[in-house]
Amino acid sequence: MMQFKVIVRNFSSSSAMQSAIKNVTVIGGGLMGSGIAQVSAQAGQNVTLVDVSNDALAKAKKSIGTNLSRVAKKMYKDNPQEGEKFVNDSLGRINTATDAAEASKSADLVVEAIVENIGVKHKLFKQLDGVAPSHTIFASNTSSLSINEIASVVKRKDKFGGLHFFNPVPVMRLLEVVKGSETSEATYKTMMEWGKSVGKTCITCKDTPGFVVNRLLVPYICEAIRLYERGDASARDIDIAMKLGAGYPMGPLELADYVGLDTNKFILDGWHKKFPDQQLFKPIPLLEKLVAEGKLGVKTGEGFYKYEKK
Ligand SMILES: CCCCCCCCCCCCCC(=O)CC(=O)SCCNC(=O)CCNC(=O)[C@H](O)C(C)(C)COP(=O)(O)OP(=O)(O)OC[C@H]1O[C@@H](n2cnc3c(N)ncnc32)[C@H](O)[C@@H]1OP(=O)(O)O
Ligand SMILES: NC(=O)C1=CN([C@@H]2O[C@H](COP(=O)(O)OP(=O)(O)OC[C@H]3O[C@@H](n4cnc5c(N)ncnc54)[C@H](O)[C@@H]3O)[C@@H](O)[C@H]2O)C=CC1
Repeated sequence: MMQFKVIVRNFSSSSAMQSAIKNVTVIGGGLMGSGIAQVSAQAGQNVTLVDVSNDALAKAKKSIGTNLSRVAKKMYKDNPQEGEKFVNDSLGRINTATDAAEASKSADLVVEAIVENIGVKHKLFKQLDGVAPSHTIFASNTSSLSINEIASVVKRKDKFGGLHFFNPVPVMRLLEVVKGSETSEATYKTMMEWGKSVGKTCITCKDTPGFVVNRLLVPYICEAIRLYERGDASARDIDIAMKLGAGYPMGPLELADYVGLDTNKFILDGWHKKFPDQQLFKPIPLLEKLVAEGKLGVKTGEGFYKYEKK
């Protein structure tokens, strides 16, 4: 029988692979941005986390603190004092700000993790391009948009690429490093090195819709929702089927709730607009209904399932 082993990697700054990137600005302190800020700080980098309000930033810092403690519990299980130091040191490397332009002035790397909307991303990068130092690399954590399209509004197209993390960022080991058509080799190399420095296994992908993982995951989740919508099986049974029958850690509907149904909808709408003849990307009435009702999944306490607030 095949044996599985849980691998706990050491992220402390002394053991982390060195990277040319010392100062990272992460824009968007939601589900993904807070995780990206966390793994960067764990790796010893100086992080500025930006969001639109101090409330959002306070929420992000609280969740980073909780998740750092989960990591420390595993990494320092025999030395809780060191664990506490790791948490405090990592938190101490994260500053917060509400002015993205100001926060990008000292960045070697800007990672954008704001809402999945091309107009909003364009507005942000256009503004940052005018103020960030010329050496600063810009990266988007987009799930489904084209890196070339996002980069179209900046002059530094050679210093723009995709850094696509997975949720939950501190746990998921993969980073997709996406080369746009004008991303330079030097930028690509720095992004790969930086990815390794924050503890991820990096794969390279061209700027193709969904990159590798979401190209496969989106049709899978869409089909699961349609199966449920048709009444062919209950949500619970669909999820159990894929966990026990295919060995996935989460079922597709649990995963859709975990990712956020609003993000799912942004992705589906965007791909439907781009590929109107593709049946797989046709709007799903049940998804439209849940999002319209504000049932966005885990983050709002209800999606396909109900969640208790912790
Ligand atoms: C809906 C309409 C269709 C439209 C299109 C659909 C599109 C959808 C496509 C995706 C959209 C965008 C997403 C994207 O771009 C890419 C993604 O991120 S896809 C998501 C990838 N992630 C997964 O697949 C997650 C799969 N799940 C898991 O791996 C596990 O279930 C999980 C680790 C999340 C939780 O594990 P579980 O055993 O269930 O629970 P525990 O709570 O016990 O956790 C286990 C272990 O891990 C530690 N841990 C968990 N979370 C964190 C954290 N945030 N930080 C630190 N540590 C964490 C926890 O402490 C446990 O540690 P132990 O020591 O083992 O106790
Ligand atoms: N949710 C997921 O599982 C994954 C999402 N992504 C991508 O990551 C990005 C972020 O997604 P999530 O973290 O899930 O979203 P989220 O909704 O949890 O967080 C987005 C954050 O960005 C902030 N924001 C919005 N506009 C801003 C601006 N102009 N300046 C500063 N902050 C701003 C919001 O206030 C919010 O806190 C999206 O592009 C998404 O496609 C990528 C991988 C996985």
